[in-house]
Amino acid sequence: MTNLPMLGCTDVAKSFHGRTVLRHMTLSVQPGRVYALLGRNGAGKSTTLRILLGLLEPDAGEVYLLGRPFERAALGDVGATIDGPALYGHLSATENLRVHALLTGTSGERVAAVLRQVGLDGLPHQRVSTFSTGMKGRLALAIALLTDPPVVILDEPQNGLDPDGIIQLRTMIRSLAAEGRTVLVSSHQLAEVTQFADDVGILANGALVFEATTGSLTDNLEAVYLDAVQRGVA
Ligand SMILES: Nc1ncnc2c1ncn2[C@@H]1O[C@H](COP(=O)(O)OP(=O)(O)OP(=O)(O)O)[C@@H](O)[C@H]1O
Repeated sequence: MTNLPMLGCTDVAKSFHGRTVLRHMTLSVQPGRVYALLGRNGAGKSTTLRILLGLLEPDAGEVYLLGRPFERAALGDVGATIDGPALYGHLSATENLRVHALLTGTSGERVAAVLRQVGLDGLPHQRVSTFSTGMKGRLALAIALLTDPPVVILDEPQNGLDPDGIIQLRTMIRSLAAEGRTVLVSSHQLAEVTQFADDVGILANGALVFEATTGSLTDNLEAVYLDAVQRGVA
């Protein structure tokens, strides 16, 4: 039972109402690295993330977290943005984070730090119901980082962010890895992921059809992606 991935799965299968989404999904995210999971709409990226987070039960296969077979108790060490967290629209970002800090037993001192980290520190009173999509995305990220988790899972975090936000997110993801965290990001932003990811994987036809370190990519990721999804579908 050595060398199990910090975060990952082996031979995971998942069908919904008789329709197979994942066939033989195997993924391994190594400690301190940023892994970008790519794939077409409906390829099964979010399904994979939900299975890794124990939100969905796989039909077959193994799931690993913190270098061990998946256990729900280990989820306290994972911060994730998926499906959007429950946000209290009538409260400010700070108040929302204070509620989450209370619920997770996290020190209130983290609230100001994560607000700064996601660039929401200048809005002490604005109600979250008036936030734009990108601002809500930033708050979701702040909630994910609140407990200072060693493993971070982000589902399409660039969605709704303005160019400044995308650049800040890139820097933030790199700093999470520099601090030794393990990060899995699903994304459609091919050019962007080459800026922040150490590893890229492409999901098509229910399995990973391509995987490489970003540094080893000699071809343009766009060409690699188009070729991989076409091969996956064939
Ligand atoms: N709970 C569910 N019940 C039925 N079908 C589902 C369920 N969850 C996902 N699916 C289906 O599984 C497939 C994969 O969905 P998933 O959300 O994992 O794709 P994705 O790669 O994240 O797509 P996108 O890039 O559009 O977010 C889709 O066809 C979706 O309709």
